[in-house]
Amino acid sequence: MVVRTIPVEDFDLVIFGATGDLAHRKILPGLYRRYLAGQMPPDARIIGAARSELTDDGFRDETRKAIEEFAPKVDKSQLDAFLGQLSYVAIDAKGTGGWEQLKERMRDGVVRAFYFSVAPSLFGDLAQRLSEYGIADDSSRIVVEKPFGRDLESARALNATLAQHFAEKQIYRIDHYLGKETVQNLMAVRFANILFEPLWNAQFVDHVQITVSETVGVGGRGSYYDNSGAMRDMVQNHLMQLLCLTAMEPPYHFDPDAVRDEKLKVIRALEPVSETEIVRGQYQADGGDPGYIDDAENPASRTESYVALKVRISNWRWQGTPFYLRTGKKLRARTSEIVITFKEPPHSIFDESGQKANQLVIRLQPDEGMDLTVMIKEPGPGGMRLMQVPLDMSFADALGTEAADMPDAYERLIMDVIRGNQTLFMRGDEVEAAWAWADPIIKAWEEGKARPEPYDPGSSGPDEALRLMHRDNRRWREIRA
Ligand SMILES: NC(=O)C1=CN([C@@H]2O[C@H](COP(=O)(O)OP(=O)(O)OC[C@H]3O[C@@H](n4cnc5c(N)ncnc54)[C@H](OP(=O)(O)O)[C@@H]3O)[C@@H](O)[C@H]2O)C=CC1
Ligand SMILES: O=C1O[C@H](COP(=O)(O)O)[C@@H](O)[C@H](O)[C@H]1O
Repeated sequence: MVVRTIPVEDFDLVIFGATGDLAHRKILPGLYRRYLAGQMPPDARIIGAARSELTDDGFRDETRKAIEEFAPKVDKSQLDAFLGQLSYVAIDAKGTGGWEQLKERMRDGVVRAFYFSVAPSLFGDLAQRLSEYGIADDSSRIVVEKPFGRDLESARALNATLAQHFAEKQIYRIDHYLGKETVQNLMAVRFANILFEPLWNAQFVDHVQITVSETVGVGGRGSYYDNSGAMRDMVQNHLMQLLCLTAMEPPYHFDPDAVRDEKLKVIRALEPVSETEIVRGQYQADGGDPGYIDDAENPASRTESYVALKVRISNWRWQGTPFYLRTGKKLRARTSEIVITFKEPPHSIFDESGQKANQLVIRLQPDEGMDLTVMIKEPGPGGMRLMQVPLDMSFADALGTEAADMPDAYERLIMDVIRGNQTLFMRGDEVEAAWAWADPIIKAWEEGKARPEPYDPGSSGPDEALRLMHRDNRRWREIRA
């Protein structure tokens, strides 16, 4: 199946931090892929900005190298044509030089978008200068990278700073998990099928597991990560968004505020998490492989590279159905999935039943797809014995497409910015509510003396996390390579 693309309207996109890691690995290769897909109008302009003194050609050369390294397929003539749409202005977010030059480059009558791919400490400076120099107008959009604050107080302050210059409808707070194909599919599965929604509640769901497991460590990003940890880096944002989309009520329409209103209600309904229902872990050195404290270059670090917790949602739909969340680095496999474990039938009519609960596994990555386990009769004349089989669907197989041809999260989200669609971006109140829930957990750790539980690289995390489930007579789904 050919992935359909709907061209967006003409735009000028300024990428602040255009020489940085994120721009090189995701933003610029993503835009190139949209160009190849025919989604970028021929006159659209991409203007790189950073402090480095580069000419337009110098920036194009850097971008060419980045695309050759990070885009899966490169066509030389198409790449040349794409690079022709790029230019560069040297600007210091905290300085005065370059802003007038940028203003002159911007066209009237096209969408103006500004991607803040710089350190969060510069977001306020950029917003202020864009408005002071009259570069952004009422219809311009700003794209704000994560982390959006490091606690409720800083998130509120950042929201307030941005609000001095931009209206909420102009602010696109990125959570790239929302741009992942299967994360959006979660909404399609829930709200476009009659099968699941009647069962999607505490009466029929025993518990939900949300796992985001990574094989990478924090090497190279140690200084950022050590001031963050898994709770701030992953749970407060990505896992929280997955939780919201799994647990929310059907929005009245697939419309930005309708969806975000429902997500916000979920976050507000989260109960405080008891200290006994959270496990923090830190990976250890293994043979020649560095441990977390080596990667973070902080031998005294008590920052968690793993977290598992039991979350309760205090509302009618989910009363009594826990959500177990876990995420960590240097684990056995890279896998992200949501597992809905249903309750067993109330009565078994089979003597040798072997009954197991149905599970719906929504695989976010890799091999995006869905797997529903169902009970059938074991084949043969041996009586009515049951066995569990998977109804397994890989989206790539079902759609007859290659996973590599699907738009990456960043490219989809940037196109949504140009289209002016905020559905897959976080609203300011949502981010603040998520921090209000996470803050007490983080504060208790930071005030306490406990060290995170050690775990071996390549394992599925600390043993304590297994016990978190065993105590409830449940078990995590195995993290499979
Ligand atoms: N890299 C990643 O995988 C991810 C990054 N992010 C977020 O994206 C943002 C960018 O991260 P990343 O690309 O890794 O960072 P880098 O440090 O690699 O790049 C920073 C960019 O900002 C520019 N810059 C620095 N200071 C200024 C300044 N005063 N004025 C203008 N430009 C400046 C740098 O260029 P120069 O020195 O020439 O000015 C460079 O282009 C951060 O908010 C980060 O948290 C979020 C998720 C993942
Ligand atoms: O935002 C982040 O996400 C990545 C994981 O993203 P994925 O798309 O590769 O699953 C994580 O490694 C990083 O620490 C975090 O900042």
